[in-house]
Amino acid sequence: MSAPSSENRHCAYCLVTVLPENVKLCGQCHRRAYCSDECLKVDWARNGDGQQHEKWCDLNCGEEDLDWKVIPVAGKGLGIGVRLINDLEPASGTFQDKVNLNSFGLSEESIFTCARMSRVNHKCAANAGTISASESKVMILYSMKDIEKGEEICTSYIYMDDKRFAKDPIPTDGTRLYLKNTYGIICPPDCIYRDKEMQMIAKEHTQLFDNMNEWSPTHLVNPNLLMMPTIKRLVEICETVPILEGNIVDILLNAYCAARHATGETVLGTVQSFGSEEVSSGIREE
Ligand SMILES: C[S@@+](CC[C@H](N)C(=O)[O-])C[C@H]1O[C@@H](n2cnc3c(N)ncnc32)[C@H](O)[C@@H]1O
Repeated sequence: MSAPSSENRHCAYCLVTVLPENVKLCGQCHRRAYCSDECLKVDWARNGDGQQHEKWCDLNCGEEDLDWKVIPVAGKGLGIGVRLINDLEPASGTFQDKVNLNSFGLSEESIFTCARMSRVNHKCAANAGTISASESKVMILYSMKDIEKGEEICTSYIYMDDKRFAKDPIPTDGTRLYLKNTYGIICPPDCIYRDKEMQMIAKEHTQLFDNMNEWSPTHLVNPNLLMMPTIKRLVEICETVPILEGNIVDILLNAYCAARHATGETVLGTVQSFGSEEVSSGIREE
């Protein structure tokens, strides 16, 4: 997220204030701002000191935005301003309320709050999801479909595999009440999950997914061909109902592991590395 173009910026290399009309943006990421072509050039390489923009230009990170900003401090020069926890939603809540509302569970024992991630609003038919990689202590925000320029990135605050929603995994009356009471979010009348058929499919998806999670510890030791219909049905649901892609990464990862161990010889699509596991971008039998 770059600062609005009407605002002054600070040169990413020499830190002088740059008026909006004089800003020179990096020609590749169009985010990092400079006062001159010279600063842009030096910052790109930085004599290989490890901070060179060339290294992380395409990662779209490290740029100042609403949560992270270079701010001049009277008598002290420039400082870094970060978003305070006090500034988080709910506006009139206690410190604990703010932490609860804006934190993610990283494992059973740990949670973390991230100023940028906590900016992401809820949408039942979300276009993005989050996945945690607890070994590396990072939370990843990933897109679940192509997102148009200017389209808001939203995740669903109802996690289908969250045990609290085991009986009511999609926005039905129960989860709508949860959204309203916890976040003050009113599920709109045109919410796609109000469609009964969609609710049935979503419920089936959750049940299958739950079953698969139950197998996980044992299937590695005792491969079971009975798993295959469930795996196939899950992949089918994910392929035909795009709004359920929320768990596609987890599903395909589990499906891949289950299929590989269940059949031994299952042929997979392109296999990519995913942390310590491998994940298939498409499962097919041959
Ligand atoms: C984790 S924060 C999301 C970011 C927040 N909008 C902000 O600017 O700090 C959660 C809060 O955002 C608001 N919110 C998120 N999704 C919403 C939605 N679909 N409709 C209305 N309010 C929403 C609610 O106030 C909710 O309690």
